[in-house]
Formats: sequence, structure tokens, C-alpha cells
Amino acid sequence: MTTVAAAAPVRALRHCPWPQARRAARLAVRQPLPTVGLALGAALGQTLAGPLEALTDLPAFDTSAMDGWAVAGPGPWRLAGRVLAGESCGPLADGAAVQIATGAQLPPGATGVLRREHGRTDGVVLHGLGEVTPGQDVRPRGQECRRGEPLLPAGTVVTPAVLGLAAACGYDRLTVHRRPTVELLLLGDELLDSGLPGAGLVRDALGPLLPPWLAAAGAELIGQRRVGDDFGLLRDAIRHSPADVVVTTGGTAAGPVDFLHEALTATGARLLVDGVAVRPGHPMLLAELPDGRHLVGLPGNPLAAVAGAVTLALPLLGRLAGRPGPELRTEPVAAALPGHPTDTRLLPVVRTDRGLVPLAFDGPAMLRGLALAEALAVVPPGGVPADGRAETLATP
Ligand SMILES: Nc1nc2c(c(=O)[nH]1)N[C@H]1C(S)=C(S)[C@@H](COP(=O)(O)OP(=O)(O)OC[C@H]3O[C@@H](n4cnc5c(N)ncnc54)[C@H](O)[C@@H]3O)O[C@H]1N2
Ligand code: MOO
Repeated sequence: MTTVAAAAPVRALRHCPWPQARRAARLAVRQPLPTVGLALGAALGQTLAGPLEALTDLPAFDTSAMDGWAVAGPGPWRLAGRVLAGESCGPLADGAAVQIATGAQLPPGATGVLRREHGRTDGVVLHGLGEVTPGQDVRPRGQECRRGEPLLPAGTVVTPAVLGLAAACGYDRLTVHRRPTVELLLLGDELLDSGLPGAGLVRDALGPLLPPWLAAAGAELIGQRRVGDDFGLLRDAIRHSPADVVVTTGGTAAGPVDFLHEALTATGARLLVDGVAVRPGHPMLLAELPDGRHLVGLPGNPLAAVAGAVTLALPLLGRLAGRPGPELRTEPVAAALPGHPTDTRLLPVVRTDRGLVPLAFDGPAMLRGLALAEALAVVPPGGVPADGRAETLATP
């Protein structure tokens, strides 16, 4: 595997400040995963390994921007045939015109295009309702880009628009980073996969919630399963996982069946981050497994797991996938954002005309606030007053 840590700290960061934890998650990875060449369609959602440079001028030839006539010099013009998109045509003599379609190659010698609605034909003579200025309704070769020009930087996520642009300027394949593979292990005997919670059993909320978030960060989910509250089962699941990154939920704290720390010790893992000064989610952890793969331990409380995902899992996966770190935005605050006395808080918020407003139902075990949220506000210790500003993280 290629995810060997280099710049990671030798000793685990314990209860470290939130910004440091995010940095540590990226630094845990020396370099992004190797590159692969993929057919355009297969590259959707992956990350460009190098800048996308134009393989050709765009347009690749002078083109008519309108349906009408390509004309040479001032009118009236003598009509000399037509040229459709996909065809090419011989040179146009001064005083001549050819009927032309939008997107068709402009004949050499043409000085402009007269739109269909601005011209009138009289036998083989074309009269313009106004003048055709030089270059009128022509998209000149290289108007959008020149061959070799960088269009997008390395690290760009391949969206449908990127696929279209790559095709337009001549690409058949794209070079992207291999996706980091993830196995999601959901810990807890109390979890139900269907039906109503009750009698001590709760529905697994993280099995449905986390995979799309991990995928949006560039990961390929290769497995998702429940692991019962059993030390040996957990140790073996971690030891034998084929994934670049194992993501666990639950078992991070000190309960009677919270075996994650012991299982990591038994597998010879090295803790890089062991607790973060953030609420919710402070028991989150990041470890390096003996073969250089990584494990992110998310707390079991659902909003705490989300906090762990944005703090540790997404930065780590982004780095493996070759993406730049997720940006924090700074935004005005419209209603005070309550803080923790010593730790960062991640609060579900909505955006209003006046700024960010916190949502109710933001407890660690709740998802009701998050389900309405437009972002997570990063609230420093002590909170942010109503006229202040706060950083926000996008919720995937
Ligand atoms: N003595 C202490 N107890 C706890 C501390 C502490 O510092 N000292 N921290 C609390 C905090 S904060 C959190 S968060 C939790 C973290 O607990 P674990 O990661 O060990 O998670 P579990 O105990 O397995 O579960 C906690 C809670 O979450 C529910 N859960 C678990 N998985 C899911 C899931 N997939 N979907 C929905 N709900 C889930 C589980 O049923 C529990 O209710 O520890 C505190 N305790
Ligand atoms: O992570 Mo715990 O709140 O902080 O539930």
C-alpha cells in the first residue's frame, strides 16, 4: 500500500486543538495515491492528477456563431453555395457569400457573418439590412483557449462540466488519482438495520449517512458491515480489511464494550490523533495501521460521528485522492453561536440574509438540526457574538 505516513507526529496528539487535528489528518499521508488513466466517463468524480491542458485551440478553427451567410467584404454579395457544420469550404472571393450554419467552419477570406434574419436574397444576390463589421458573429480560432494552455489545476474534481471541457479540447482519457478505498465498520450490538427502535435498540443512522459523504470526498466504498461488540471480531476486522482507510463508528470511548483502542493496540497500530478538543465528537481518533493504511475512529453518537468525519476522515481522504483541503469560509453571524468553554464547537447552521443562525437539536446524539443545516459553523472556545463572524465548513 502507498499510504505511508511521513510528516505525522511520532507521538499521538491527545485532545489536540481542532485545527491541528484537521492538519494532522492531511499530514498523515505523504503523497496522494498513484495515478491511473481512465476513459472520460469512468473518471467522473475522480481527481485530476495534473493540470488539464488544452490539446488544441478552441475553437479549433474559425467558426460561424450564427445561421446565415459568411461574407467577404462589403455587400451586396454574390451567392456561391453553402457550408454546413462538419464541412469545410474553399476560399471566398471578395464580394462573395456562402450560406453557413452555426458551428460551420468559416471559409478562408470570409470577413464576417450576416445573420439569416438580417439578410435578403434576390436570386443569386444577397443584400444585408445593415453592415457586417469585420469579425461579426465569428468565433475565431483560439477564442476560448490556445493549445497547451492550462485550463484546470491538478486536484480539480472531475464534474460533468470537466468531462465536457476535456472532450471539447480533445481528450479521450484523463489521468486521475486512484480513489482511496474505504471499509466502513459499524460497531454496536444495539444497532438495528430496519424497523422501529425500542427496547434498548436504536436504528443505525450512520450506515445510511456516511457512505455518500465519503464518496463525495473521493473515496470508493468497498465494504460496509456491522461488527458486534467483541474485541476479537473488531481486531480481526481491522487487521484483515483490504481498504486504504478503515472507518469505524462507535467504541471510541471508555464503555465496557468500547474495544477500539485495545483492538488498535493488538493490531500494532500507531495512534496519530487520540481525541480532539471539539464538541461534539471529542473521542474521535486517527491511527496508522502497521502496513501504512489508516483507520479513522468516529464516535458512535451520530452528530459526533459527523464531526469526526469532517475533522479527520474527509481531510485524510481528500489528501489521498489528491484534492486540496476543504476550504473554510468566513461568514457574518446573525444570532450568537454558543461555544464550549475550552473546545471548538461544530454547530449546524442555516444562512439568512443577515448571516448564520444556529439550529436547534444540535445534541451529539441528534441529527434533526443537521438535516436542516446548510453548513457547520466552527465556533471557537467561548462562542461568537451576534455581530461577529464565524468560519463554516460545507456539509456534503
Ligand atoms: N465516561 C465517559 N463516557 C463517555 C464519554 C467520556 O468522555 N467519558 N464521551 C461521550 C461522548 S462525547 C461520546 S461521543 C460517546 C462516544 O462513544 P463511542 O464512540 O464509544 O460510541 P458508543 O458507546 O458505541 O455509542 C455511543 C452512542 O451512539 C449510539 N450509536 C452508535 N453507533 C450508532 C449508529 N451507527 N447509529 C446511531 N447511533 C449509534 C449508541 O447507541 C450510543 O447511544 O461516548 C460518551 N461517553
Ligand atoms: O462526541 Mo460526544 O458529544 O462529544 O457525544
